[in-house]
This record gives sequence, structure tokens and C-alpha cells, in this order.
Amino acid sequence: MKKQAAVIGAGSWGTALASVLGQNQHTVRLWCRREALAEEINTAHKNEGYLKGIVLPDNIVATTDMKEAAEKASYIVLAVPSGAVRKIARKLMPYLHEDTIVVHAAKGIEPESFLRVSQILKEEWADLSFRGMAVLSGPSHAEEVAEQQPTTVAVSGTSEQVQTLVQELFMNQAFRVYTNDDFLGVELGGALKNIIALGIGLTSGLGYGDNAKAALMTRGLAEITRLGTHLGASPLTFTGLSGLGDLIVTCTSEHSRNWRAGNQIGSGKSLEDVLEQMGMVVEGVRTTEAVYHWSRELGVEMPITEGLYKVLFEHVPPENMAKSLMERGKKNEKEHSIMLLDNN
Ligand SMILES: NC(=O)C1=CN([C@@H]2O[C@H](COP(=O)(O)OP(=O)(O)OC[C@H]3O[C@@H](n4cnc5c(N)ncnc54)[C@H](OP(=O)(O)O)[C@@H]3O)[C@@H](O)[C@H]2O)C=CC1
Ligand SMILES: O=C(CO)COP(=O)(O)O
Repeated sequence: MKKQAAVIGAGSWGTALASVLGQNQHTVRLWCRREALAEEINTAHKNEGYLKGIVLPDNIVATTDMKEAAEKASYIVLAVPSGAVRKIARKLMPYLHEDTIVVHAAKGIEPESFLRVSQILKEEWADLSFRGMAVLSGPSHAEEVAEQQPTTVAVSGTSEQVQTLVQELFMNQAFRVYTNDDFLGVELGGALKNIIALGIGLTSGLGYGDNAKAALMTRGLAEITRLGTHLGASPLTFTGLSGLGDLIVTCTSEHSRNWRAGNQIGSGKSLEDVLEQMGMVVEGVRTTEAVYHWSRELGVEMPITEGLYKVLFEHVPPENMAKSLMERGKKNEKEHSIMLLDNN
């Protein structure tokens, strides 16, 4: 059935998700922060700066007016970088109502608070009542979603009903949505894989090969799972679309801004230059900062995150990261799995 949906953020991901909703014949309002972009979307049905060569469904109406975008929406999809979530949450406050379902699609952790995006939203909207919240996450580069290439994602919601409604809202022949009741795990997987993708890009930039890539992906998944299960997420979620699935796509695709940023830093560019030239968000930088401090506070071992933090924030040369990882003390590969089994 046709729904009223607002997508907040007209970057790569917001535009691609608006496109899916438009294909599903929903009424879509896409909130942009720049008037020129809203005009490009409304007149040419394109967003060339973020999704080159893509023609958008003509039932997407772009606007810079938050009221116009969100007031009548029963679904509000939040697709801005995690660093903009607090500010946008405040702007959205007047337009949430009893029937609103908020779907967030951002992947990050706040460095100052170690909060996930859903926790930031709950904090900002503590006094408001709305129908529920969901997180949509998984292996889904915007460029391929916009081309209607087969894509699968996971959705988790604050209730089973919310989860199913969001699944129905987005699902179509090119965009397959699985439900997963582990909200924490789904949200963490999407945020944490960006750290590992940056690290793998970095080793590629240094000239290391596929063995190093496989090692970092595997041990990266181990440390993501270690933190996630410490916080109460299900280990199985990290083997699913929002865990392993998203890790694979981000670590192996040149679409990935995190991988590309790491690659350029490994090739000798400074972090500042890379971020300035990317023109799009590189969530892994902020998340590395957050998770480095968070894991230390929690006493959870995350050596890849630690190595990357030192390269990004303490000016340690990238080649030292690989060296320090290779020179760590002897370990049993299944150490953490054994602890998990013991706890069950
Ligand atoms: N791209 C992808 O393939 C996927 C991205 N994601 C996640 O989605 C989130 C958004 O990423 P993505 O769309 O790719 O990012 P982009 O860099 O492509 O676009 C960011 C968008 O957010 C807007 N924006 C940035 N800062 C602010 C702010 N302070 N206030 C209001 N609007 C702001 C930008 O506006 P302007 O154009 O005016 O600068 C732009 O529309 C991230 O958390 C990302 O990890 C998740 C899955 C896939
Ligand atoms: O999350 C993504 C794909 O699922 C996008 O990754 P990047 O932000 O690295 O481009």
C-alpha cells in the first residue's frame, strides 16, 4: 500500500533510499540542505554530485523545508552522516507524531558519548512519543542500489511490528530486506565495519596483498564480534548481512569511501587532504576515534582499531600498524569463541 515517506539527507544514501521508495510507488519527500540540489532533483530528476548518471523516479519531490518534508510522513528515513544526527533530530522534533516510524540508516558511533545513532535519537527525543524506530543496515553501496542491482539488507525495529512494516516499505525485486530482532547487533555491525575497511584500504595503499586483506577481514570480524557480544549483541548477527555481509562489501569494493580513504592514507596522503578531497562522508574516522577510547574503557581488546587510531590520530606511520599487529604475543584463534561458549 502507498505510504507517505520522508527521507532526510540527499547525499548518496538518502537519494538511493528515496529511489527505492519511489520505485515502490510511495509518496516521497526528500529533504536536502541546499536549494540548488533540490532544484536539480525536482527538474532534472538527477543528483549528479552524489549519484552520477542515475535518473531518479519522478515521484520523488525534493525540498529544503523540513516541515514540508516530514510533517505528513508516517515513515521518516534518516540518511545523514552520524555526526549530523543530533542536529537533524532537533529539527525533526516538531514533526514526529504518534504514527511516525523513524528508520535510521546511518553508520557511526559518537566519539564524545560512545552512543549509537538510535541512542542519540532516543536521548534527543526523550519527551516525545512516536510509533517506533528501526535501523536499516547491510551490504548496500548507494551507487548499486540506485542502479537497481540486487541488494540485501537487514532491518531491526523497536517492535516486531515496526520491523515488519519497514521490511514491507522497502522490499522490492532488487532490494531484499531481512528482519533481525537484534537491534544492537545490526546497528553495531554497520558502524564498526568501517574501521576495518579503512584499515584494509591502508594496507592496500602500502602495497600489501590479498593475504593481508583476508587476515584483517577475519580478525576484524573477530574484534567487532568481541566488542558486540561484550555489549550484549548476538554473535550470530555478526555473521549476517549487517556484520560479515557489510564487512565484505566495504572491504572489497572501490565504491567504499572508507576503503578509498585508507588506501590514500596508506599511499602517503594526509588524513586532512583525503577528507577534504573525498567530498563525501568517511564515517570510519570518527568511529575509530570513538571505538578506540570506548574499547579501552570497557577493557575489550581491539588491536586493529588501536593500530588504526594511532595512524589517524597520533601520526604513527601506516607501515608500523602492520608491524605492530604481526608482532603481538601468541594467541589462540578461538580464544573468544571459547569464552562465548562458556558463557552460554
Ligand atoms: N553511501 C552509501 O553507500 C551508504 C551510506 N550509509 C550511511 O549513510 C549515512 C549517510 O551517508 P551518505 O549519504 O553516503 O553520505 P554523503 O557524504 O554521500 O552525503 C551526506 C549528506 O548529508 C548531508 N549533510 C552532511 N552534513 C550535514 C549536516 N551537518 N546537516 C545536514 N545535512 C548534512 C549532505 O548535505 P550536502 O550535500 O549539502 O553537503 C549530504 O546530503 C552515513 O552514516 C553512511 O555510513 C549506509 C549505507 C550505504
Ligand atoms: O556502508 C556502506 C556499504 O554498505 C558504504 O560504505 P562507505 O561509507 O565506505 O562507502
